[in-house]
Amino acid sequence: MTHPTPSSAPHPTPAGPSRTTAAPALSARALTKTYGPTLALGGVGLDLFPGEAVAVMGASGSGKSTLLHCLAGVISPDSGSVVLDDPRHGRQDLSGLDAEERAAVRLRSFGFIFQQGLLLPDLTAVENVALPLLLGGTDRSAATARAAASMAALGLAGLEERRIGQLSGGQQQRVAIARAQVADPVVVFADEPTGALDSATSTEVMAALLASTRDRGRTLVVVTHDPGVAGTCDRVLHLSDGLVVREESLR
Ligand SMILES: Nc1ncnc2c1ncn2[C@@H]1O[C@H](COP(=O)(O)OP(=O)(O)OP(=O)(O)O)[C@@H](O)[C@H]1O
Repeated sequence: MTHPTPSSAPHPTPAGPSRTTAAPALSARALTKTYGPTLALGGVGLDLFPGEAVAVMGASGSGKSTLLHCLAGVISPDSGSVVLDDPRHGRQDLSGLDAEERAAVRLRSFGFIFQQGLLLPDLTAVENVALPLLLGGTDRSAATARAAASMAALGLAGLEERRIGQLSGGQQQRVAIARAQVADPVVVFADEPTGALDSATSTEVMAALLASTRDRGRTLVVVTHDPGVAGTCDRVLHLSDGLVVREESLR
């Protein structure tokens, strides 16, 4: 007896949005956060999937940074949950962790990029990139080798020994990207990563950021005011007064 072979069986794609084939990398439910009388988050729920880039947009004060910080375990929400599914460490609700435990999760599972790269000026580029590995216990020569490979993947080969002040703004942001993904994080959070760059450099840096995260099956969350940056992502979440009021699917 023969068994028919289904001709349209689903095949998970190695990169690109995996909303239909994979479990979320990060799930938030009913997140609230107040600062005194100010409601910064009013009950946000969302799922972030492996291999997708999600932009978060909204007016100043709408809660974008607060959301990013709750998702990344920088702060604890007042209520609600943030569940991380890290293939190497399993599922974990970050909202129940204390500050030290959240710091450990951030180091092993997340990468961060800010508007100004927050690179250490007294270290060389390769030393900056190697930092998350050194803090995680990798020995110096292995960390330096991985950091150099990360830099090369971002077009920074030959600049390893430069101090941060000897690099252009775009090169500095690519060093920040290399540092954010050198430890292979599950989710990379970027807060206005191109905010300090001209538009041509911004396009270049955003392409490098997508290539080193989404295109490698990781999740990227980008807070941005720039519609051009948001337009390169797979989804855009629009925040207003601490709520996701609209979601756009771009791909
Ligand atoms: N540490 C804090 N103490 C008091 N209020 C805060 C604090 N952090 C944020 N807020 C308030 O919470 C609200 C949301 O702030 P948040 O920084 O998340 O907004 P945002 O959308 O990121 O703004 P922006 O685009 O200006 O960075 C704002 O009203 C802000 O003033």
